[in-house]
Amino acid sequence: MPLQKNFKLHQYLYNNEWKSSDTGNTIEINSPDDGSIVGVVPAMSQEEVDRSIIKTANVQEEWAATDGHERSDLLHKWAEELENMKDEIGNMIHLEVGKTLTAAKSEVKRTAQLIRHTAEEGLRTHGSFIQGDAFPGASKSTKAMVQKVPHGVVLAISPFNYPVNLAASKIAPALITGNTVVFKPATQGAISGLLMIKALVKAGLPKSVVNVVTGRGSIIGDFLVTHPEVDMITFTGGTSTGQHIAKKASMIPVVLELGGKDPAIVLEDADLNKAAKEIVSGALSYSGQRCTAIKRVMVIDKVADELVEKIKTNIATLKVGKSTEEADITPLIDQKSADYVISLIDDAVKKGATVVSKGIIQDNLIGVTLLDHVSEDMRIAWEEQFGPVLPIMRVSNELEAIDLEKRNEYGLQASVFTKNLEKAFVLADRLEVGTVQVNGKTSRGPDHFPFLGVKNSGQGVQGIGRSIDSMLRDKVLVLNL
Ligand SMILES: NC(=O)C1=CN([C@@H]2O[C@H](COP(=O)(O)OP(=O)(O)OC[C@H]3O[C@@H](n4cnc5c(N)ncnc54)[C@H](OP(=O)(O)O)[C@@H]3O)[C@@H](O)[C@H]2O)C=CC1
Ligand SMILES: O=C(O)[C@H](O)COP(=O)(O)O
Repeated sequence: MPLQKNFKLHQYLYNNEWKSSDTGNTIEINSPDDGSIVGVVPAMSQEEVDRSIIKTANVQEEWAATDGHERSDLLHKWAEELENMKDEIGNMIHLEVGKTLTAAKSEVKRTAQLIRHTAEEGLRTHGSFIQGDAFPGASKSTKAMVQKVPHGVVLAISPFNYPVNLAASKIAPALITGNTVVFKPATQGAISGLLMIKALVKAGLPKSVVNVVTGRGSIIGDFLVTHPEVDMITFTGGTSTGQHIAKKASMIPVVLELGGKDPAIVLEDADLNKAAKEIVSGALSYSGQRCTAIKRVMVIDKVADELVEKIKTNIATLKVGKSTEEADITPLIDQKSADYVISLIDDAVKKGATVVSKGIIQDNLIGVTLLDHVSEDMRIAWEEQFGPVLPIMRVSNELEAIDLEKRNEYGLQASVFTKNLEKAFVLADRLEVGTVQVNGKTSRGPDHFPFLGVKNSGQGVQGIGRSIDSMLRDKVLVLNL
């Protein structure tokens, strides 16, 4: 394979030193665009991972003892350094996970904004004060000071699709609240994650307040999530991985953001032009590799033909190609993901779905496939595609849509398109999801909104304020006068 110009052996961070694994084992990261080697990261041994976690635990008390405004200052400096490294990090995200350079740089910018907001929001975290006399038998002379204290060592595990943003959205809230962090980036995305941490070291990170462990999750994952020095886990990734972690981790808080099958429900009175535009952008940004992508459309029969036509027209404007060509639809993260998407399309077609648009298939580059008349017996009606295929399910009324949504295993977000706000609210009340978007695409941002999934889409809540809350526990000091 041809090497990229910046091909390099990257190192993991231990106690502010960049190190290779003593075993010499490495993992090659290949570009989704053309398979070329982007770089190589260490495959750390269990002993090395253990040493990193213990070191992170050893400095936690000292870090928690620093003043909040100092921790906030560090985050502000981190945001600044990230912006200084925007081109380098953006270029690495682009090479490593196949995002266009524009999208990759905007991820870095969004991350700097998220860190700054976290640095400020974290300063406004307060405990509370409770008087005893509200409970019979106690009196005003019993007073509780409820403090907010960090859990200790937070294990942050991030996925490939936002290798910088989804990592920082865990690390920044952990740091501002006085936790120390063991960061395990997704292997595909690890180099971008390491560069992001390089910016944090430049910003003045004290030794071991963050240590980075690299290696395949399937090899070092169980050791990490069951390590006795890990006090809290925050994870974003696939549902099966998240469920596995939840079963393994014991007696510690675990926040999970997992997969989704977000529906866009389009009612008869919807503005169909707007709905079609939002659906196409919501379903197909980054080629559908987003947990919050619209993954199925449920449309009232009466307006289905018109909506499908409009969606088709919007899809036709999308450029399919390499991420280096700033295309809208770019190669999927790997061949396995592409094969999975193709298997869903083949299954639906075999069972009678109508192919409205079909794109090229060239290795892991898949053009957009728009499937109409998708029925419940097809896998694409239920399984998360994480790729550029959009199934349309026609329903006779909104109750049918609610029923379809309720019977699926996921519950991240849903969009409802209608001009009747009262109806939108009634529907929103009944949908079993974390967030309902009215007349807009499903989306995580703005980053200070609570972000959560119910059912198999997650546990706990993220979004800047809620993430900060998740990194803290109560500690009660009772004064008996
Ligand atoms: N709800 C949300 O906010 C989001 C959900 N997702 C979901 O994530 C999936 C795609 O992301 P992807 O990165 O492929 O997800 P994976 O679940 O494959 O991986 C996520 C992270 O978990 C690690 N990991 C893998 N196995 C284990 C294990 N046994 N123990 C601990 N860690 C492990 C991975 O490491 P390694 O890379 O080394 O395997 C990676 O860092 C989709 O299903 C998508 O819906 C994605 C983004 C956001
Ligand atoms: O992991 C994901 O896919 C993201 O959390 C989605 O973020 P976005 O809605 O801002 O693209």
